[in-house]
Amino acid sequence: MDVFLNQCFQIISQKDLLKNSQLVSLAGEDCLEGVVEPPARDGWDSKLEYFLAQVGFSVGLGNVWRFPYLCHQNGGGAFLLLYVLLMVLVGIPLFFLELAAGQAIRQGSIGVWKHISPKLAGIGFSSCVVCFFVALYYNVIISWSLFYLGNSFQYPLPWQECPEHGNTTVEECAASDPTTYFWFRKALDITDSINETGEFNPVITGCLLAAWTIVCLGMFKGIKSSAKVMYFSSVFPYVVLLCFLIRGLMLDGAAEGIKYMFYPKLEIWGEVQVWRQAATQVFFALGLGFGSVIAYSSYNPRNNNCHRDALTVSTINFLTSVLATLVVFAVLGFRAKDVAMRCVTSNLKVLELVSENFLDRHLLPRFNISDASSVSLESYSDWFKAHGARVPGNLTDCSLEEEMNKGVEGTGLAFIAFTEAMTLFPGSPFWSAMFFLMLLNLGLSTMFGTMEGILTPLTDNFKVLKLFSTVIGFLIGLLFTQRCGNYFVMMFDDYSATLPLIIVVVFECFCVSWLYGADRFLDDIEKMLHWRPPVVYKYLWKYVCLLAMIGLLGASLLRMCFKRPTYTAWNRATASEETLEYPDWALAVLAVLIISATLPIPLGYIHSTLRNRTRRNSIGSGLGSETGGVYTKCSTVECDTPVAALLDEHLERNGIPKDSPLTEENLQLLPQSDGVDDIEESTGV
Ligand SMILES: O=C(O)[C@@H]1CCCCN1
Ligand code: NA
Repeated sequence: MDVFLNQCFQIISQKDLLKNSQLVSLAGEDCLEGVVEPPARDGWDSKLEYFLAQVGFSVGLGNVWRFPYLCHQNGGGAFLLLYVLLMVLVGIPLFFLELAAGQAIRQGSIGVWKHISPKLAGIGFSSCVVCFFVALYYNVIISWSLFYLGNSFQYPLPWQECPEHGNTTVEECAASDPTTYFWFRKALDITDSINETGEFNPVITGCLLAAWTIVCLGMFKGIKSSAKVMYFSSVFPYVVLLCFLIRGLMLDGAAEGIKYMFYPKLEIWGEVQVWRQAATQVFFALGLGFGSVIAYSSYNPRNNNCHRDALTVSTINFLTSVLATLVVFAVLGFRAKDVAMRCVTSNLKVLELVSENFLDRHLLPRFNISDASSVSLESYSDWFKAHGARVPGNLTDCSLEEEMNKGVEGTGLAFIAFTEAMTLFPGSPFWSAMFFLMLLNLGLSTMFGTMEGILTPLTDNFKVLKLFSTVIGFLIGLLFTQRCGNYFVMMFDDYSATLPLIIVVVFECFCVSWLYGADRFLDDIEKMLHWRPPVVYKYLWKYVCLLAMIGLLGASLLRMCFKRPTYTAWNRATASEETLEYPDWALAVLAVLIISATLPIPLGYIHSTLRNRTRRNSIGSGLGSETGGVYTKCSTVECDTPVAALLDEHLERNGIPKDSPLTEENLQLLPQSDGVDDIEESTGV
């Protein structure tokens, strides 16, 4: 360290003779950034505010509609265990890493990585791109929630019965069911495939405009205003979830639903795809790699206990997922039981007819088939298993599980299955309004986080207008409000936030634990918190997380190469869903998505290397040594007095107040040096 300080000192004093700004940037950002205290910025008004914001960001729509579905598809209780394991081994350590990095360096994602080494700035840009992609489609889901919320204030609810056309029921609705019909035809007016764009859907476009307006207003004054909104929007979802849980547990079928869900299928532990999905969900749920966690924690006081935050936020996140899963399965169990009981009733009617001239009396059930309401689902299925197939009349088994398996994925879960279940509640408009208001709040608090993940690093580095970014977000968002928009939402959800996210996190973890050094990072945290986090984090970062993520990356890449990506489309003619392959152009879009989110990493590296090389050539051998390595740099805490004092003096002499942030603009104020300008011009830097 001393050697390095000396180097910095030397360079600066040497160049001080040369006077001015370029000297400062030429002496290597490496020295400079360690020396000058990070710019002063406003912080959270209270710890509670920060905490709610962090929880609000991480707990999102994913907890309600992704987690329950994954859990249900991948082995129920066994998936929960796997999830907890991955969260403890990979999720929490990386979450802690991001929290600590943001808090120590006090900048957004770009600044944080640039601070560690200018060559790594690309990681921050990648985070921003991922955040941007997620913000784009997330807000579309919010606009759907707004649409449903707006339609909830009527009785009966518009998705309760099929609309009549003249005297006949609309065919598409009769062939499916009212909620499915409402979703695909009334809300989305969806096209048959991603190839037919269809025209704009005006209502949804209006809702999207409303959603972006709300987001823009909510974050108008940065974290100050969104934090106030957060008091409501982070807490309200819990109130609703608890109400739904209590209501749900009282429903007939809830117990079956929950039992079905938690029944552990341990064999799934051997499937790579299940591990992949669990790990991806851990990343997505905690918001790792988005840069938002870093952005939020960068507004913290330096002595904030970010280790405890990491533990509490991720635990709350997990418990919320479990809570949401309980609610979803209680309600779906109720819906499935309702369907199954109706099936039993109609089957018993058939059986009654058949039994009149049916000889084989002993095949008939013991229970009273003429009174369906007295027959339980279990006794019916027991009887069906034993004799059902030998009785004429094509009876069905009325399986509850089969019903549970239908339509519980993604948008289908929230907007079809759950919506349908709620129509069966007494006072259905109230419950559905509550539900969509909850989705809205879950989504909004997360949106604030993602926007902060984009804006904090950019405003630290460049000045961009908030309004501008919302307008861009809305304009690109129009892609999703065409009639085929739902297919794009699915595409973004499946691909933009998975692979790039993993790549970003792999680099983050590698850079901190190997390039910067896990020990050194722990030293920094110790200086900041005044106690040293357990050394186990070092091994988790260096080996466990990194290997786990490289494995995950491999699994995801292999899957992408060997399985042609598909999506679920709605076929109007058959009034049913079908799985289609993406056309070639859509695959190209998909590739562009993934590449544009990951490309900043190598580009940033190349850019910085080229710049260093130019500099080295122009300054001569003296500077080469410390800009040449991946980096050698003072950490914020370590680099203090001598060089800092010198710089301050230098700044003051040039009329810049000591504590003013060292932005590009400020540097421009300094007198220009001729020689350097020429070099920079001639090399195009
Ligand atoms: O699970 C979710 O819905 C969010 C998405 C954005 C990052 C944090 N988690
Ligand atoms: Na949220």
